[in-house]
Amino acid sequence: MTHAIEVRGLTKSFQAGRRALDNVGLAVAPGEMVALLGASGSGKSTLLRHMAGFIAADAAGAGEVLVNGRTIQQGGRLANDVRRARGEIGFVFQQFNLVGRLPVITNVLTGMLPRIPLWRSLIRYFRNEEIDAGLDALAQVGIDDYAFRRASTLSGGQQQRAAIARTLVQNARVILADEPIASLDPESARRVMELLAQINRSRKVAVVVSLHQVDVAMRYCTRVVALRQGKVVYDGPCAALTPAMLRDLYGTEAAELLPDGAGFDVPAPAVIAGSLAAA
Ligand SMILES: Nc1ncnc2c1ncn2[C@@H]1O[C@H](COP(=O)(O)OP(=O)(O)OP(=O)(O)O)[C@@H](O)[C@H]1O
Repeated sequence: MTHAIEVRGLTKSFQAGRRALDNVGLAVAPGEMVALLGASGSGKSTLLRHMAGFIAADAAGAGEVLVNGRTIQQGGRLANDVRRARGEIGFVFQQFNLVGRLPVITNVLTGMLPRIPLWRSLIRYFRNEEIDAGLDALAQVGIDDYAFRRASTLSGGQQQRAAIARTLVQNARVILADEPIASLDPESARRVMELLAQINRSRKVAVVVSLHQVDVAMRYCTRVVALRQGKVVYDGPCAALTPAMLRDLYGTEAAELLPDGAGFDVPAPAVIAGSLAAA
């Protein structure tokens, strides 16, 4: 089986003697939804940015990243065709990464840029059927009424849904989401997580989502990869994680991951049914 994502022996030191990632390895199957859990500074963003081919690992570590069987980086160098490979990877940022002065629809259609001729991408010229596909993606995330408004006028939750619509237009086979709910109120956070879960189930898109809170991971994901100081300290089913195990793995940092610093109830799984817009 070709994995959606394969990471082998990835090590990254931004400063000599301090490893942000330390020999990290993991494999994500197509259609899996994995939570990347860890306290602040544990290496979650750094790992996602390596998976997306935004940055290269240490050459000495000889690590590699493959997405859908295609090499993204190897031995500290990004692949020559990394731009093309990135076209298959949707990246959802904590701060949405939309161009605020442009209409929402234009932001969404940028997901198509890797697929359209260069001259059209330079002047952002989209054909009618492409605009229709963008409107359809916005309808799927429930914000098509806002298509022609400036992105900056939308709420944070709406902007994050527009960013997710951009990954739909992109036809991404893999979505990497870097703390996508960290800047949102609880209701917007719930909608964004349910959208990601629905896209994962209905389109069989592999999703890796970094989170601070274990209860959110348990609600939406089946598997957790937990990082501490750049190392994978747990990789297994969410259901097997207990507060005691987290305290064991993280020591005092566990308080950052547990809802009230004491324990957590296993929440009911999210209802994954109906259209995406119903999320
Ligand atoms: N560009 C950079 N230059 C120097 N150090 C960096 C850089 N990016 C990350 N680091 C360091 O790497 C380590 C891991 O950071 P990273 O942002 O990946 O953690 P994180 O788990 O995503 O944290 P948070 O939950 O706070 O976002 C930290 O010690 C951080 O200071």
